[in-house]
Amino acid sequence: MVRTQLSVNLNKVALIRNSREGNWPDPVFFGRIALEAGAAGLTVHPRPDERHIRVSDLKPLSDLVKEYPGREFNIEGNPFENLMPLLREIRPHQATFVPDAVGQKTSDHGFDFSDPDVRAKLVPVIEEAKSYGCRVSLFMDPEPEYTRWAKEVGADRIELYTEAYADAWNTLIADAIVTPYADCAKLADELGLGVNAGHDLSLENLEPLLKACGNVLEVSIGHAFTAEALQFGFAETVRRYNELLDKIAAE
Ligand SMILES: CC(=O)[C@@H](O)[C@H](O)COP(=O)(O)O
Ligand SMILES: NCC(=O)COP(=O)(O)O
Repeated sequence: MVRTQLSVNLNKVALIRNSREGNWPDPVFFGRIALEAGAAGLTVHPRPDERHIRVSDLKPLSDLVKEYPGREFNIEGNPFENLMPLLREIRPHQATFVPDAVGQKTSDHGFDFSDPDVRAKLVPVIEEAKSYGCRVSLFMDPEPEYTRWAKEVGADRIELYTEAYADAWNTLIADAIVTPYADCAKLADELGLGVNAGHDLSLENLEPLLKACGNVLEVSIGHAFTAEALQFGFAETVRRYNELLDKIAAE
């Protein structure tokens, strides 16, 4: 069982910040709390409309992560919208490609790898991101065939899109839906692809998914993390995730 790493997504800290003038709560301040508490990295999704994370947040966050050797900065976005110039400027450890439309409420699907045009378009931007020193992860619905295509287009990792799993968890059928995620994770291992996971994961629903997959290298968690941090505090929430991740890895 791999010891999965926690990357704290700061989008929702920035969303609260943007509801007023000024820079409080400052994503850098809370990013530092997360890193000091033991988070393996920070994730942000600088959407084109800057509804939460702004382009101006990226360099300060990148500089913050560099103060913590071994921790990683992960920038998510649509490579066919605003992401590539940001990767060229910031050169994060990881770039996670997400096919979100500009005004989309949240990420709600992975790439349509069954479309040869999508696959052809991904190849050069993956190569470009790698030329900036970024590891490339592709946001993906839990379709095992898509894992093969992610490998084919040159990705380093897949990020399993876990909203359907989280929804199933809420209706206690998570055991039934975890199978495609485990199948994708197993195939990824066979193909030499790393496995990340994210979207709607939480302290409550994380364990069965990670145990079923066995090889998830990183979970990026923001929405639930922020709500949990309202209850437990930012540092304590990081501690609880790391305690859970240690427990899962030890079993
Ligand atoms: C790709 C994904 O599922 C999330 O990382 C994304 O960042 C969520 O975006 P919002 O925080 O804007 O809902
Ligand atoms: N890649 C998923 C992520 O960064 C955060 O997703 P969520 O926990 O805000 O749903």
